[in-house]
Amino acid sequence: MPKDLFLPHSKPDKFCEVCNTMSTDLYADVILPLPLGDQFTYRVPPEFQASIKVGIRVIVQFGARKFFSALVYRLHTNMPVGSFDIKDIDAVLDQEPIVTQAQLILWEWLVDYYCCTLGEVYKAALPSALKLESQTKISFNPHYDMPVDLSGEEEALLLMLQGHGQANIQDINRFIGKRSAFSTLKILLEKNAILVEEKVEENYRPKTAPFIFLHANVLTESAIAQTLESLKKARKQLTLFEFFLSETLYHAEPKASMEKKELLERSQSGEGILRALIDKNILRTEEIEIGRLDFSHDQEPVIFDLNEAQEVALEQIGQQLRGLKPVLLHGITSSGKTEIYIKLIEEQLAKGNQVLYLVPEIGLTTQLITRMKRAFGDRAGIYHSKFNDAERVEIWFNTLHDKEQSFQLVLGARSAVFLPFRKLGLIIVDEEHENSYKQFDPAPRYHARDVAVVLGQIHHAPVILGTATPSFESYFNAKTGKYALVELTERYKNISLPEMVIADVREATRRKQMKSLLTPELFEQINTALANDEQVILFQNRRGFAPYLQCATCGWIPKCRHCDVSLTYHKHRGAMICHYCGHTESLSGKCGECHSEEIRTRGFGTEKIEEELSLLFPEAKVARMDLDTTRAKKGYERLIYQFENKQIDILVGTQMVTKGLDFDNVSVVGILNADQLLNYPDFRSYERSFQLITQVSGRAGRKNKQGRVVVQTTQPKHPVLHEVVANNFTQLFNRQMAERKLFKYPPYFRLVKIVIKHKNQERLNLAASQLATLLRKNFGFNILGPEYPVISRIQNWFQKEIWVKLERDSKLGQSKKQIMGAVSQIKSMPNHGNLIIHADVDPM
Ligand SMILES: Nc1ncnc2c1ncn2[C@@H]1O[C@H](COP(=O)(O)OP(=O)(O)OP(=O)(O)O)[C@@H](O)[C@H]1O
Ligand SMILES: [Zn+2]
Repeated sequence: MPKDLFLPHSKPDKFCEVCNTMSTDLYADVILPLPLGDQFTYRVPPEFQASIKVGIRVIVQFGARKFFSALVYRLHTNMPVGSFDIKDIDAVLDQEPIVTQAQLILWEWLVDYYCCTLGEVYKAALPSALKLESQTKISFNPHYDMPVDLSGEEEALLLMLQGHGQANIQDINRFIGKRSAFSTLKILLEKNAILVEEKVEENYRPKTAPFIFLHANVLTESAIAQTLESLKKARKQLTLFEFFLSETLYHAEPKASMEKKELLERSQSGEGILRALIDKNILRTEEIEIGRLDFSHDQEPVIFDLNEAQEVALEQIGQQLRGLKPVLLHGITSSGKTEIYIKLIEEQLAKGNQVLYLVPEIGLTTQLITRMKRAFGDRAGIYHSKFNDAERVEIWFNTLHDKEQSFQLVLGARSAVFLPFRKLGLIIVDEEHENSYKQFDPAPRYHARDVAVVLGQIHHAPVILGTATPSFESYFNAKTGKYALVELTERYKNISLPEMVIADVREATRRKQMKSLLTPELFEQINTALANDEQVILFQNRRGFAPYLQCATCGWIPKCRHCDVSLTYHKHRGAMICHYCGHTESLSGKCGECHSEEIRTRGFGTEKIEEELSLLFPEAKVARMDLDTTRAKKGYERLIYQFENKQIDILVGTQMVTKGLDFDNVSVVGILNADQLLNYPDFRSYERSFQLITQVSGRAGRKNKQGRVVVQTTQPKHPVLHEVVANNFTQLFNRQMAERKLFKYPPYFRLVKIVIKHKNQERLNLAASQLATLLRKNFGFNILGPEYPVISRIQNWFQKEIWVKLERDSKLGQSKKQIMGAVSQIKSMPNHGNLIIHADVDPM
């Protein structure tokens, strides 16, 4: 916690009671958007001393020629030691802080907990448009109409950008001269005349839209009457004018204007007719600012009444939240958790508070967004990295300032925890068990659920973690009293959970009953569903056609040139693709070793299932949902739409089909290969298998009648499968907890994974064992490794891992210091120049 964040002596030239001196110099410790160190000190030149504040951005030079927008973290008068060449701040970018004190407190927590630097957090937290760097690419916004009142410099810069397409800050400095370049850029950014880094999205909507108003000549009743009279001969103009009046002045809720587009569409008039009315000074047009994320305003908000079980849960949540402990809402699939969240949000918005609603992957929450828009209209904003950066900046400031028109509810993926909330009243973490809450790369390697809990503490805002399949960490916290637990054990409308069958693939193969990839059980269920006009979801966690190819003569398997994995065969694209680096090879049809032509596919992915199903059920419409079919813009939305509207009978997909989907007509769900989940080498694989199978099963039978699920496996007696069938989460939990305790795994112990990478395998081996030896001095038997992970080489980098198990009650901060100390000791050894080492706290 930064104690002297807002210093007593922020004004120099005064006697300072703290250090008993007359201070003349003011210094700023700033955070640079770099993974280096934590803070860097610059001198604040006199002209900026009055305006500088903690939380604003300044431009500083770093290194010989690089400029960055740094964030002021602390102001003081202590001349740094050995600072004869300390540099001046070059420019001040903001008048008011753009980062709040609460945010800085959160950032510091991240630095401590996740072993990262403030620079890394700064980089992750701010939208890129707020972080001008020397390398940042700046371009002209093609949607910007250049007005006449630009300053000479602004205009010159825009013309230059228009001509060059793109420039970086150095080019611009050279063009204008250092000091003024940044202020000019800032003005142009505010005017939305330039774009930073990201390319404009195709569906970029301009911030303004033309609106139609009555002309000043026609503002009285008599003028309107005269105008109507005068238009008698111009029928179409008259119709348009009458329509306009009925929608604005004479509307039940009178308005002054109407959006041009809406007016033309709804009155079914052409541009020419409107133009005529404008030329006659009857109507006029004006550009009006509209929100970029404008939601359908014309719909009535829809908020359902809760049923009895939901009411009880809501009541319990309310009671528990008063204790300010995070609440784990464990409600089975389709129990209506979302409707409970809506009630809680409604209550906060009525109080004028902000609500943060975290979802694992915003791209996969089309249905949820629609529901939130229906309930909260334009009070809901969406924050995610695929958005055009200008929109992200807009939400940033919208969250920071108390504006009249603001998004009180922010729906966002993990990076939304970094928004500058003013009045946070509630945080919801939906599907809290999801792995995608964890950021893998780059640092900070944070878990958004855990950050959300800390964010809640900082703001004294209650936190709800909701799921049908709790993570063992959260359930453990609930069982040990760190979290409160609320349970919801019946489905909305009281439909039973789907009936589950385990189908033995080995037995069916032996009896020659397999229909391609389907056991007779699954085949029958699909047949029945199709006959009843019901829909089917099939889950296989592998995309592509076949996970690998193999030569039937010599056993050769094509592998990636840069990674230690086999190439996945994508039949559709006629290529073999590495899923780790994207390396693509065309299919030669011959063995790379013995040149035999007997190349066989092994295993199966979604592409193959799709193909086989079309042969087995020629009448059915089959579609596939995986990374390959949803990469295109709106690809995911289109599939959801088609499935919702019954244009698809069978949907085959990867994990994407397991996540929170809510369809009325799905009666059958099939899991094609449960073995692949159960056999994955990870201490969490049973926990994950339970989550995935339960979640995807939960898509069946949500609205009308009980659904059916078929789980295909070669291990029909596997205890986890029986726990899934019985929906016996606690049994699995208890069994696994005993093991985790015995083998010192989370949640009993904390894990820190240290990843060491080098392009040279021998160097890697040496460095890794040196590091392990060093760590063993402090942690003894609680060090595992170094070992190669499942994939030992990615993009030509060999990698090894060392795992540190830390006791829960041990001094976490101290242990981490020891770990990071050992890491830097190894890094600084001779010959270890090209070594990459990073630490991942609570790896997933
Ligand atoms: N009180 C209610 N009134 C009307 N419809 C409701 C109500 N509660 C739930 N529903 C509907 O039932 C369906 C399931 O609810 P919801 O999606 O909230 O469940 P969930 O618990 O979030 O499920 P999952 O964990 O599987 O995503 C939805 O279509 C929802 O609109
Ligand atoms: Zn590769």
